[in-house]
Amino acid sequence: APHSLAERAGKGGNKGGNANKGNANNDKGNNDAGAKAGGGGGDLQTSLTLDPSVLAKGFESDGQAQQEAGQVPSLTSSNNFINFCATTKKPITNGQQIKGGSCNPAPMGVIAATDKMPSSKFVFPKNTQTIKANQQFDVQMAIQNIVTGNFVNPNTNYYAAPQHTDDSGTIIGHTHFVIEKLDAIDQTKPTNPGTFAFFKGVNTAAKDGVLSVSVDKGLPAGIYRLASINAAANHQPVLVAIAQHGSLDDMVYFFVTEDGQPDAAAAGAQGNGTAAADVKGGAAADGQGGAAAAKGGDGAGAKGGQAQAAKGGNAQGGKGVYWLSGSGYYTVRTAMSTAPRSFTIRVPATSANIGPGFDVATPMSRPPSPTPARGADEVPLDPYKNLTTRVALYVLRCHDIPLLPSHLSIHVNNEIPFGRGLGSSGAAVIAGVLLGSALGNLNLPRERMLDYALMVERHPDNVTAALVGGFVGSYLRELDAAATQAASVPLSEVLPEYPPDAGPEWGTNPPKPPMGIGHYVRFGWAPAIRAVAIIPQFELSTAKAREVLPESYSRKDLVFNLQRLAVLTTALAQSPPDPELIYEAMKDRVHQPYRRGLIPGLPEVTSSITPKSHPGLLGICLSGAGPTILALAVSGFDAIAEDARKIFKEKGVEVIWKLLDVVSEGSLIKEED
Ligand SMILES: Nc1ncnc2c1ncn2[C@@H]1O[C@H](COP(=O)(O)OP(=O)(O)OP(=O)(O)O)[C@@H](O)[C@H]1O
Ligand SMILES: N[C@@H](CCO)C(=O)O
Repeated sequence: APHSLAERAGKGGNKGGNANKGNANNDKGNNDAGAKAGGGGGDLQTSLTLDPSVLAKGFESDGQAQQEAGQVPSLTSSNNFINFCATTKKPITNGQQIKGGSCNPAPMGVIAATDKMPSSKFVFPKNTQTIKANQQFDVQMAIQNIVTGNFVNPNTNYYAAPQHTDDSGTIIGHTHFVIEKLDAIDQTKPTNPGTFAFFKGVNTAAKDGVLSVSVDKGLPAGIYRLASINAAANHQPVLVAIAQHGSLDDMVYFFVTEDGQPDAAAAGAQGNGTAAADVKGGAAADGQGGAAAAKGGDGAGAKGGQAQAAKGGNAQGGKGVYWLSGSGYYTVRTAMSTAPRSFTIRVPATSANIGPGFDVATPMSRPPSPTPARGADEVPLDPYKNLTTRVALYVLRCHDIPLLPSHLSIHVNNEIPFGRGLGSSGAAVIAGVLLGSALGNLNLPRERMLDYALMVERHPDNVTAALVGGFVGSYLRELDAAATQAASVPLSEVLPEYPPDAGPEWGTNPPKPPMGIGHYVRFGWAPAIRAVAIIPQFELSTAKAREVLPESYSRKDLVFNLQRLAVLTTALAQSPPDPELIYEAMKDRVHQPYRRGLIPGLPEVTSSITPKSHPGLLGICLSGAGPTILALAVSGFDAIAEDARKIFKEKGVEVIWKLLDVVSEGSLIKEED
């Protein structure tokens, strides 16, 4: 710092007179500036001569004693360039911001050591976050290795002193926040640094390592880039000891929309749009998935359940309240009392496999609620244990957000019966991913959401259909060795079990999903085809239903299924649907024969209800891992369902049934005002 220079007062006044040598481009020859510089002797702060102790001998070399291709010779000087500006014909930088440019005679000053290199990261808005237009918000940035809040008069002392540090070697300085509007998120045209939407020199010191500045009026809707300009006290960009280092600044891109919700078009471009293009042929070992989401009709059978409430556990002051009732979908409604946000997430039920497409799924939603108000007492309501909130927390923690927001209340309206083959766990997982994305303002594209879901629910069929809707085929992409390892971490590591005394730090830093784990394609679905879900009144967990499956299959059985699946995906899109084609194409030899022992009545129902005996029927199969039976039909729904009921009854199994339709939209999130 200047004062210490003065204190070290050496012997000024010797050796005035040498001007810069300059290089080929700049050498204006010697001048007499140095010669005119008188002594000042003694006081390093006032002496007009160079003290020998600060002479940088290295500046005499142009660096090309050994020529290096691509390098240009450096300017040189044997007097520290003290008169360099005299060679430039530019005005001297005098503390003002001289718009036409100037030449600065101040030395660069104290260069920060490598262990003191500044760095920063925006906390709000985060990269790709969406915020509401024309509404006040605080830009927040975590910063290290700058003694912040040191900001000299920018009109009188701009670049007017060297960079300096405190006793620990940390640069004394401040930062600036600048927000520029972009034409598009993938803009490639360089921006005009002379134009920006917001700029602020941050002259306050960081609190707990975070700097904060209010953008009082918010920003109009658009796409923006937010950058820091980390600077020394006199506004010059920070200087550090080495050339190769990470960025000393941060830069993020964010969206501003009228309602603060991710722009549908932008999300679509990153989500659905690329999905179809990404689908490649080839079946992975874990199969292809077909799934569809469906909308419930109002078939006879189950009554909607009435709401039931149960108190949830607490997560860092967050309140979890679960309501389970019956009338459609898996719906998660949140409200936060501290932040003015509430939103609803709706996820459809799904029916995997559709006969030969084992681990492939099929259509439906608005599933039945076989026992009204069922579920509140079956799932843990502690947010550390409940599947949806654990998945949300997983997503948040992968984005360095360790906790659910405080004062968060969640109401779940679950229409999907557990363990029936209607995708209840997949829906809970997708709801969790959407919840995490919304709570963290992460604006995750659909593809990325699928990655998170697939880290938790390893079969792509249910989660993909629940996320994107429609009749969907999906497969798990073959990953390279590192990604395979990352994707195969045990579920207990992704969503660790929380012991009763788990604190907020439990399960932080979870394994992040590799990019692009699942691929999918949407098939067509003839609008006349509806689904009768015949739902036995007992649960069969997917895990148990998979235990009975063999490790390997005969070629004959595999070919049997592959042939049918190839036909089925197209046959179900044709209008009018062909019962002969579809009934045969919905037969399966990969999972149903092995699961019959777990579902009394399964073989009898699937073999005795045929298009001949029940006009209107197209095909019949096990829904997911069972025990629900799915009958696709264009008419005759009551007869199909009631006859199936009789067969099940003979085996001692009670059923209810619901008439469902395929829904083309997948999961929805709606922010409420
Ligand atoms: N919100 C939730 N919180 C905790 N656990 C849940 C939640 N939703 C579902 N589950 C768990 O998932 C189980 C059901 O998952 P499972 O995979 O066995 O069947 P499914 O998803 O209903 O059917 P399928 O996968 O065959 O379509 C439930 O019994 C319950 O333990
Ligand atoms: N396809 C799975 C069910 C849901 O993923 C199975 O039949 O085991």
